[in-house]
Amino acid sequence: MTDLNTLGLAEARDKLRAKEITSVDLTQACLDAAEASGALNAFVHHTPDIALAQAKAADARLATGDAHDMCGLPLGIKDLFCTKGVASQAGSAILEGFKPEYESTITQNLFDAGAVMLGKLNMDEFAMGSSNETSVYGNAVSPWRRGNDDTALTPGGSSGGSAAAVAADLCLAATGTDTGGSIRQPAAFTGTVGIKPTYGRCSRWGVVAFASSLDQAGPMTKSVRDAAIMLEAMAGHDAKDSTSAELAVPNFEAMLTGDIRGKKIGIPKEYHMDGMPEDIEALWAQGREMLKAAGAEIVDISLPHTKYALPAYYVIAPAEASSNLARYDGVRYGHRANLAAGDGITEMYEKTRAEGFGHEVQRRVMVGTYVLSAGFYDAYYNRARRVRALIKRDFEQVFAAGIDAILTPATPSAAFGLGEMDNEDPVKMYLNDVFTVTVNLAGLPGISVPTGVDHQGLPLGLQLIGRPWEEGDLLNTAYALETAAGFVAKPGKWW
Ligand SMILES: NC(=O)C[C@H](N)C(=O)O
Repeated sequence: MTDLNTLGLAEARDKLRAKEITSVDLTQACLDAAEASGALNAFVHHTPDIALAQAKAADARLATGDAHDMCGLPLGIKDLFCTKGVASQAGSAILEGFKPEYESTITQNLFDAGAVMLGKLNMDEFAMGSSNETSVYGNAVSPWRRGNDDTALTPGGSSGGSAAAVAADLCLAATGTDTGGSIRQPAAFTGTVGIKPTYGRCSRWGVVAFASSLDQAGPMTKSVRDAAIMLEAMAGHDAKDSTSAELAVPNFEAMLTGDIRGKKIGIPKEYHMDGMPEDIEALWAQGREMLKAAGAEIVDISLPHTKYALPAYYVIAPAEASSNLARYDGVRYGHRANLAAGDGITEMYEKTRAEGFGHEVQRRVMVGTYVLSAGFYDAYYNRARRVRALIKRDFEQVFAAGIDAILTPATPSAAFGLGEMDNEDPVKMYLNDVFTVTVNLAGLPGISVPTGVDHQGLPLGLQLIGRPWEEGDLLNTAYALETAAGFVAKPGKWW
């Protein structure tokens, strides 16, 4: 079979088990596709030797008939994950040359299951951005185009390389991370599926920290079934991350019955935004109809504190980032500035950090430091924390009232052109996260499902938000939506 790289995880797993294909052939097909995709700038480090060695080992394991679902499946890994002996730069110049001496728990879990690593994927610097344009490697490019217009579009961010690679079939699936929308927004922009699990479901150990109370990793895949399979392999308790939950990981795939009869789906009125494009409004209405036709009950709900979520996020996330990023001091990791005669340790810190961090990261460190400073702590940071508690309570109340899942748009627009956002006004970029940050602030699971295309043929996603720890139920509702939507569009190959 040719084009093995176009398979999804479930299909490839079944073919591997049936001995119709080998992991080495599957991996080689992905390596070839990745190699030929320079124009997308999705992979920033290729690891073919590791990939082929892992694929050979996987084939041997498959031959014994005792292999995990992920065994032999080639993946791309976001550059935010520490991978032992392999460059892990978090998209930043400050981590130039950094090769971790340890493996992140999530990549270790995937490798233990037999998965194959093709290489590292592009991302916004330290996961700060929504377009992949803050990356030190230059932006990743979406494989999608607006009709015949050849304007280069963003794959979204910060997991932009992951989204571009999955959408362009350079890998079967990829890891992503989501602090305020970084899995779900790029998934929506590229016609792929992205789930941010409940905070604590996946270990953060070895994932470069941005905002520790919000960061959570998850899979980015070609289907909901693939997301279920990969999430199960990534998740689980880890003694090395004190925020990781001591909960058993269910067999998520077994929960995909597609039966959502009697489920109550909430439609929050606060997510109707002024100036929302008609395409998005229409998609949301279609999503409601699809779930209703599948037997769910559609209920209007209110999440009254929604409008404060974005400002609260853009106080809390930079505050935590300013603390987390203090460790990049030129002593312990990566880049160190050349010093002039007479420079002391202060100059070393200042020069290293000025050279090593890009503009957006510097902006967030400054905002974070400001909102945590003695005179402003109460006015900004504490107020944002109180808002966060109210947002969490809004969700708790609707779930307590019997709502099973909440349906919203994933993004306020389709993918935009690279360079089209006004860099002078960061808030315009931040508005990309308006429908996704609430989920991180409340620690809930959220998934973006490709549901339709806009008037220019670009993919659009709807977001489903679930109860904490009920990813299985959420995935099943997403599966019902995916089945009803029947999204099959693919980008034409131009790269
Ligand atoms: N990391 C994320 O979830 C991305 C979000 N757009 C941010 O810039 O903070």
